Amino acid sequence: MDVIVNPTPELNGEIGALSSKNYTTRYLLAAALAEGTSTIHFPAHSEDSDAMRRCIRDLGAVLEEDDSKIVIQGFGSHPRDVRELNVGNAGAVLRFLMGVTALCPEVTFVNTYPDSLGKRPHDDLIDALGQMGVQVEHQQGRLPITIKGGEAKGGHIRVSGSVSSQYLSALLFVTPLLAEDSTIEVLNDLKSKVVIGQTLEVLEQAGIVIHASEDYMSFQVPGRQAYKPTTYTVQGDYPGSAAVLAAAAVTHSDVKILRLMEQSKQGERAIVDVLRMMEVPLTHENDIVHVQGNGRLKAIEFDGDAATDAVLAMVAAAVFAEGTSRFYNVENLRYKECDRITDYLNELRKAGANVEERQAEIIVHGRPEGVEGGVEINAHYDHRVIMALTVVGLRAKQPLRIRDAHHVAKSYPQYFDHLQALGASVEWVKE
Ligand SMILES: O=C(O)C1=C[C@@H](OP(=O)(O)O)[C@@H](O)[C@H](O)C1
Ligand SMILES: C=C(OP(=O)(O)O)C(=O)O
Repeated sequence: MDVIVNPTPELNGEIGALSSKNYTTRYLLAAALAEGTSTIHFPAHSEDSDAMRRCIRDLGAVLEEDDSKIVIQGFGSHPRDVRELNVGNAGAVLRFLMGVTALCPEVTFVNTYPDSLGKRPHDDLIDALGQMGVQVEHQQGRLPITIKGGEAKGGHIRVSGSVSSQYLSALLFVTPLLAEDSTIEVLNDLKSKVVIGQTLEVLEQAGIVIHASEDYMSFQVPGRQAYKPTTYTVQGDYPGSAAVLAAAAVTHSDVKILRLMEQSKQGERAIVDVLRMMEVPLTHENDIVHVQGNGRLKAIEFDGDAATDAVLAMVAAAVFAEGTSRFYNVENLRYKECDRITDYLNELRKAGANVEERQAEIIVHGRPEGVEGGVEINAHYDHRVIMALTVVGLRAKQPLRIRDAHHVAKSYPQYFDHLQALGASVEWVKE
């Protein structure tokens, strides 16, 4: 399905933020790894969170869900002996479960998105699992991947963090369940470091003890631990909300998003500070972000690694700013659902934006006068490209047609409904 985004000068109204994808995947996993009954209030519903639901069920968890909560009977440290798992296009779900299936005799992760997740690298995690005595069959570090675990051992494990933090999160989830204590040493750099804070927060809520160095480059993990069944509440999602906030920032708007915690550990809450730095009128009080956009924005410089999943939305806002913006330290955007530097900038250029790329940087020469639009956009299977190009389309002179916009459902199925509720002129069309 495609979406036509028509120029929309004004947005007004209020919406409740979608529930956090990163917390939902983590809580589902922590509940599955507990023996006993856990409850998760307000879990996210999206392709990625559904992939985690499906896989933990396949691994032996029992799930019962109503409109506001999910109740999970976990399998503890004894997942069912399953042959195959399908994570869809969900990178974090795949990596976390590659760790957990070190407890299973033999599981194959199938390749259902050859042009997206199928192209993403997992070598650093495969290498770490090898150090734990887990045999891994793979296609040059890519899917399909077979994990032959069952005999996984703790000890001294080294993992590179220079491509993704998800490899380290995967090890942090599984090592507490091993018979041996572990020391995890992070090699090279650790990208998306803030996300590790979310993993540690969830593990602590599940009663797991981990001693982390202040810089998150080394961890002591006692073995023989048990996840405790407990009750979790999922907070609002900043990465998805960032796109709606960017849309409000580039239009004349009076938009409120509810349920966005000021004290959240989500790095993408930086969207609020970034829009403030761009001189967009807004307030953030009582978990409500209130944007009163006047269409005027100022260029900024920003270390994008602090807010990985909001960078595309920030760049979309910068397309209309006065001056040149620079988003640096963003090389790992190249290893996401698509190459979020080259592929994304190609689509922005088609729409009329003036952008440049470096290996680890996005540079935006702002066009406050607007961009031309009137073209077809390739979604590259990437929900964040779809959301960001929609922001650009709202302020383009001619409509944008975003092909295969249904991939927005990877994280935010109700994105276009939310925009419509705020008055955006967006419509679904069949190909
Ligand atoms: O751990 C997680 O849930 C995630 C970590 C980040 O990935 P990287 O660590 O690969 O940057 C982020 O981009 C992704 O959407 C979710
Ligand atoms: C990169 C993302 O997700 P994942 O790595 O889990 O596929 C994302 O949600 O933007």
